[in-house]
Amino acid sequence: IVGGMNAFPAEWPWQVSLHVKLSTQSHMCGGSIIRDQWILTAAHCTEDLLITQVWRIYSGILKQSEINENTSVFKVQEIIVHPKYVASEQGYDIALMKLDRPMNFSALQQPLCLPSEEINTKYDECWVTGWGYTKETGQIEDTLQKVKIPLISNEECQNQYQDYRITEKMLCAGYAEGARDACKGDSGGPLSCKYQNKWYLAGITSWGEGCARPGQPGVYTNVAEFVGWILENTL
Ligand SMILES: O=C1CSc2cc(C(=O)N[C@@H](Cc3ccccc3)C(=O)NCCc3cc(Cl)ccc3-n3cnnn3)ccc2N1
Repeated sequence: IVGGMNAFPAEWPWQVSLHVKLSTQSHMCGGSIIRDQWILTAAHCTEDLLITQVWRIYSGILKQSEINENTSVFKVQEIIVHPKYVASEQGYDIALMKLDRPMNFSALQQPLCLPSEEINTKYDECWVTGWGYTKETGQIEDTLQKVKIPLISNEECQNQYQDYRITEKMLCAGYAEGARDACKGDSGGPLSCKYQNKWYLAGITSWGEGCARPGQPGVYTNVAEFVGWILENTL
């Protein structure tokens, strides 16, 4: 996250850290708790890593340094990637991970709401969170970062990304002057938006041209367009 600040404990209890354990283990992507046995993340996170055994999912943590052999960890039973996913910039950047066992919800770990179709225009505020870089050439942060970012219209976003096709299945968020954005290591995580005092998973951090550059907003998977797909696949 560029231009953000440290989150507080239990402030974003749906945010999880997806680790990959090969010869070493490291944070790969963010994810969001949507049900007691289901995590929503980005399809690009699982590219070339569809073997469930390499994944370790950490919930209820604020700092990466909290992770040790005693930290509760979830393994992955199943990965479901959207069948139309090819590359982030072409959309459908969404995937489900089924946990090896149901999660016990608490103040530190609990789901957020899936959006309904028309809610996208009514949000009061949106925040993007993650342990990603705080600048384009950075490193994974220890403490979860948060930054408030306004949604922008798809028309405005298309004007800023002339070499790409910004579809209705994407959502854009950013400041004209840049300076605040998601960055490497944040992908797969939530764009959480508040409406009438409830938090909704409006977007999944997907792609952008660099981090926090002026006129280059972040592009998120528009979750409202995939609620049907999510429900069909999490029965
Ligand atoms: O321990 C480490 C060392 S380095 C490291 C890099 C990444 C990474 O590049 N992630 C990519 C995505 C990715 C994930 C898995 C495999 C390959 C790529 C990302 O977050 N990408 C974020 C994409 C993005 C989204 C928005 Cl909304 C705005 C700006 C951007 N960025 C544009 N340029 N950088 N960020 C993830 C975990 C990492 N862990």
